[in-house]
Amino acid sequence: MVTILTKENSIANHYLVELRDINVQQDRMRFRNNLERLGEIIAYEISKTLDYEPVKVQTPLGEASHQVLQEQPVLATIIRAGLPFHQGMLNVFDRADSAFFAAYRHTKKSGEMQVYKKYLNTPNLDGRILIIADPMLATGRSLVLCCKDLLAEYEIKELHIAVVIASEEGLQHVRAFIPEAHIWVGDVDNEMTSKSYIVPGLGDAGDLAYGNKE
Ligand SMILES: O=c1cc[nH]c(=O)[nH]1
Repeated sequence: MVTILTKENSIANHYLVELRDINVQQDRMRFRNNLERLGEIIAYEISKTLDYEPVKVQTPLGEASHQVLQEQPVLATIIRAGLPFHQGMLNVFDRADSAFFAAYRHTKKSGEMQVYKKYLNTPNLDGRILIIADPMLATGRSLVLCCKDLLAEYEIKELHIAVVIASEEGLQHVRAFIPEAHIWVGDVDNEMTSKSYIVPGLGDAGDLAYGNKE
């Protein structure tokens, strides 16, 4: 299942426009903040689909009944660009455990793009709800690689993938290889460059958030 945020009018569109805007995105703090705000919005949307249980809470004047989350999800992200997006989700699911991956892309002289995994740090995911926050879904290959490994190793109860901008190709790749995931995406763009940057996209999210790499 895929949910596209910008299919409906909401304040999320403003944050997305600012992320894409070549002038506004030079303000690194605002760029990170907009990623964080979209993380909060998508986490809130996901929260509406989770299971709840009744509780009673004592106020100074009586007792109130509410429904609260049965369990906190695990929030995973791929560094670097995923960090502010992940922080937004953590602001919403404020008792969640976290998992971190590192992967990098290398384009060979032949033009072929290779994905390498470097690092994984995760709690036990057996029986857990997992939300993976990956702001830019380009080819989808690094995401599928990470998800496949986790799905092979753990009995994950429910998988959500949160994305700010996806390429149409990347979205189809993830849907084909991880059909069980519910994908939440800010917007979907049609094209990619030969180096797998999304067009129009927003540029390199990691560099915009944290500075150019070597
Ligand atoms: O367009 C893209 C694709 C992957 N990662 C980015 O930061 N931007």
